Amino acid sequence: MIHIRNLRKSYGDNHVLHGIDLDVRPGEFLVMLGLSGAGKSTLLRCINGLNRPDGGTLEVGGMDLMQRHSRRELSRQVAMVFQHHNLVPRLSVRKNVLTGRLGQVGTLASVLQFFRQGDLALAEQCLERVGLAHKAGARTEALSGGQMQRVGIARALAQQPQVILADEPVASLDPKTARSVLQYLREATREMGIAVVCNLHQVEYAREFGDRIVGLAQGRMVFDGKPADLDDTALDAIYHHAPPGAGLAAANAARSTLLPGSWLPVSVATPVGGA
Ligand SMILES: Nc1ncnc2c1ncn2[C@@H]1O[C@H](COP(=O)(O)OP(=O)(O)OP(=O)(O)O)[C@@H](O)[C@H]1O
Repeated sequence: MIHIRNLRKSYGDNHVLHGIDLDVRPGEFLVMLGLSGAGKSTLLRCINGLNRPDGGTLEVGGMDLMQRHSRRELSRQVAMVFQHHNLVPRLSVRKNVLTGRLGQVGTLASVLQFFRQGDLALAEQCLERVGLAHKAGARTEALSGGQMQRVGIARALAQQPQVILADEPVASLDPKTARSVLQYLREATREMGIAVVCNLHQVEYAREFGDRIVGLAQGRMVFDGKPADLDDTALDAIYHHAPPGAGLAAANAARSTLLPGSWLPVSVATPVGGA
């Protein structure tokens, strides 16, 4: 589904990704962990075609992303779930989900926002999958944060993509709501055979929901394994290196993601590069 070899990306002199190798299978829920600045979002932006890698190979659903493609072509392969869901508040829930179909309908239909019966039925099904079919006609701004995030998931499902990329999708939700959102995302994608790459800052959610966990540190993959293998050594490898200048903020962010009473990396607890 996703095949990445020796992927490299720099912003000017800032070498962010240093040769990433990664394969993700259909239906696999992969959680990516790493300190702030490790390169997680940059990798997602390469996979969804927003960032152009400097080198390596990158293939999604048979499409070579080292070549240029239109947004429409890409939207058939890859959907995004954002931290702040990016919905249109004044539109109904149904219309927000239908925007996920805009890449699949013709240009004129897209401009006029004309949807076929099949698109409407698909939108209802996607809302059912996230437990929100009863809210289809509601104005989106009347929903809670967790419900809005579930609408964001339904919109991504409506794209019928091969891959869903989720960039910190539960960062602004309370723990109970966050778990419910991750549960919906995992179940729906597993049943539909969609590969998910989900960036998280919470180690406990990674353990609970990930089929597999990948750890990035300073643009390198330092861990790739099952949640049960994410031991102190692995966490040390992922969270040992605070990026230059990140200082205490990064150290505390890393510490706050750990389970109470579990591993605490000494080097992360120490200010790095000045706070
Ligand atoms: N558009 C950009 N232009 C220049 N530098 C960028 C850009 N986007 C990211 N960077 C830099 O790339 C590095 C990695 O950033 P990235 O956002 O990928 O990290 P991250 O692991 O996703 O962090 P976070 O967990 O805080 O979202 C950082 O040094 C960042 O400043």
